Amino acid sequence: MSQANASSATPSKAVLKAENVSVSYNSKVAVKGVYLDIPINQITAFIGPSGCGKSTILRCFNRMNDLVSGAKVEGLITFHGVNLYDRRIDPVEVRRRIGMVFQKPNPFPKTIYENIAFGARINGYVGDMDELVEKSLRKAAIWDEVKDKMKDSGLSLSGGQQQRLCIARAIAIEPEVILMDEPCSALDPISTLKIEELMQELKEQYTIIIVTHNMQQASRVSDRTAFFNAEATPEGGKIGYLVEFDDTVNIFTNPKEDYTRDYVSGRFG
Ligand SMILES: Nc1ncnc2c1ncn2[C@@H]1O[C@H](COP(=O)(O)OP(=O)(O)OP(=O)(O)O)[C@@H](O)[C@H]1O
Repeated sequence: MSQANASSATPSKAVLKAENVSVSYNSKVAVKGVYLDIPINQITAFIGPSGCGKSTILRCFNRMNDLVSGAKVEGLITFHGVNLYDRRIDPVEVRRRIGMVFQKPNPFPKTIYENIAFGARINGYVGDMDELVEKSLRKAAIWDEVKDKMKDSGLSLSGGQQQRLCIARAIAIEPEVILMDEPCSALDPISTLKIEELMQELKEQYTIIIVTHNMQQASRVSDRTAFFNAEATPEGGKIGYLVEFDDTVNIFTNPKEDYTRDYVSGRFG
C-alpha cells in the first residue's frame, strides 16, 4: 500500500483532517499512517474487516480514545484547522462539538425527556428546555412516536426508537459532527432504513461519519468511503491502515485497488 493510493482530491471543505495518524494500545500499534479529509455536510463511511482500526480512528476524531486506558494517538488531527490534541483544548468541549452514537443503543435509565435534557443541562443550556427536547426529538424523527410518553423510561422503547432517541440526545447538545459507530448493527432492516433516511436529512446540518460492516448501507448512505484493511505482523498481530478513500461511487464501482473491489463485492466479506 502506498500513501499515494490512499486518498484522492477532496471534493469540498474538510471539517476534520487526520494527517499521518497512528494509534497504539499499550505500545502495540493498532492502526498506522492514516490521512483523511472529512468533508463538511457529507456522510463519510468507514468500511473494512474487523480489527483494522475503523472504530479506533473514529474515536480519535472526538478524543474518545482519551478515555481508553493505554491508548496513544500520534500524528495530527485538526477540526476547522485547530489541532484537537493541543494541550489547551478541552476534550469535553471536543466531545460536545463532535458527538457520538454507539453500536448498541444506550439511553440512560431515565425518562425520555431526561435523556435529552440531562446532557443539555450539563452543557449549560439555559433556553427553554421543553422546546429543545421537542426540537431534538423532531430532528431525530421520533417526536411523533414519543410525544405522549415523555415520562416513560427511554428503555421502554424498541431498539430502533432507542437508537433515534440516542441520536436526539446527541443532537440536543448542538454538535457540528456526529460520529456513528455501527449504529444499525443491532437493528432490523426497517429500523435500519429509518436511520438511513434520517442520516440523509441530518447531513444538511451535520457532518456525519459512520462505521459500518454493511456494504449496502455504505453505498446507500455515504458520499465518501474510506476502506481500511490490516496487515499481519511477524509477531502474529495485525496493523490497520487506510487502503483508499474516495467518492463512494468510485469505491463501489471503480476502486483503485483490486482488494477493495473484492471486499466490497463480498468476495472476502
Ligand atoms: N480498548 C482497547 N484496548 C486494546 N486494544 C484495543 C482496544 N480497542 C481496540 N483495540 C485493538 O485495536 C485494533 C483495532 O480495533 P478496532 O475496534 O478499532 O477495529 P475495527 O476495524 O473497528 O473492528 P470491528 O469492525 O470489529 O469493530 C484491534 O486489534 C483491537 O484489538
